Amino acid sequence: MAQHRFHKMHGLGNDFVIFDAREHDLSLTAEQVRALADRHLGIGCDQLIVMRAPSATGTADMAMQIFNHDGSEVSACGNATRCVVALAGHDVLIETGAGLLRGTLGDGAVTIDMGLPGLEWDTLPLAYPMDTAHLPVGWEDLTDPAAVSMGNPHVIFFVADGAAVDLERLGPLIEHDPLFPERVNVNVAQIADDGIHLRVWERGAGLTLACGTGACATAVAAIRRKLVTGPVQVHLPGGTLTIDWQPGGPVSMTGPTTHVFTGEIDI
Ligand SMILES: N[C@@H](CCC[C@H](N)C(=O)O)C(=O)O
Repeated sequence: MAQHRFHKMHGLGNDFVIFDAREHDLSLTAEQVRALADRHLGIGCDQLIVMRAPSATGTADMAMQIFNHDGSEVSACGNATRCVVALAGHDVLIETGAGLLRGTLGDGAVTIDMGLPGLEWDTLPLAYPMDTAHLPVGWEDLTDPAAVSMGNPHVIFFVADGAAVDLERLGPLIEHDPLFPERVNVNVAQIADDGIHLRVWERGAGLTLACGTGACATAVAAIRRKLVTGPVQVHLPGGTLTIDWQPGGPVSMTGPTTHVFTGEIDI
């Protein structure tokens, strides 16, 4: 066992435990991640992040490994990527499972070039081919979803009243539907005069106060359906992100980060 320093941070209430393992080794089992992420018995977080040295052959400044609350390792986390850029304290090119992401430090906010969205059924992936702009499926009142990959899979439902959706019950049902062989993040969006109001049931984490990739995927789906134009404000329970996307181009996400505290823990 050794003592490791960590940062507790959040992006709009989507909270993270972040270890900086760029200069020493830290490998974590799924069981260790679950124990650290536990809100009663551990530090508590939606996602656990390990900052790592970049691959020797690449051009990135650092690499980032992402684990969900349930211990599963995933490729993308928009809010945590902003937090890692804020921690670095300067613009960085980050190697992630979703590709190279460029982070730019602004005045009180961080912008991430989130890359191209995946709009083909096999990039999500879905279990079989279908039109990702309008999936011909539904779960009770949630029908006609869109699907978008931001390096991680998202399904998006446009509804008249987002607050009325029982996401705590329907989220896990949809997350584990066989249509999504790698499970899925479930987004419920309401279009309003001031942008998009969004609630997210995250794969491997449950209801969160915000989801950066969910905001990006939802903005892409809404722009594809011509419900809004970019840039668009996406309002989540924890705050607001600005998302920009022009069809054919990369998605840009801008929002705040908060450093809560640093600590040390024996692992
Ligand atoms: N909170 C994140 C997304 C984290 C990963 C997600 N739960 C997944 O399993 O794909 C964000 O801000 O994007």
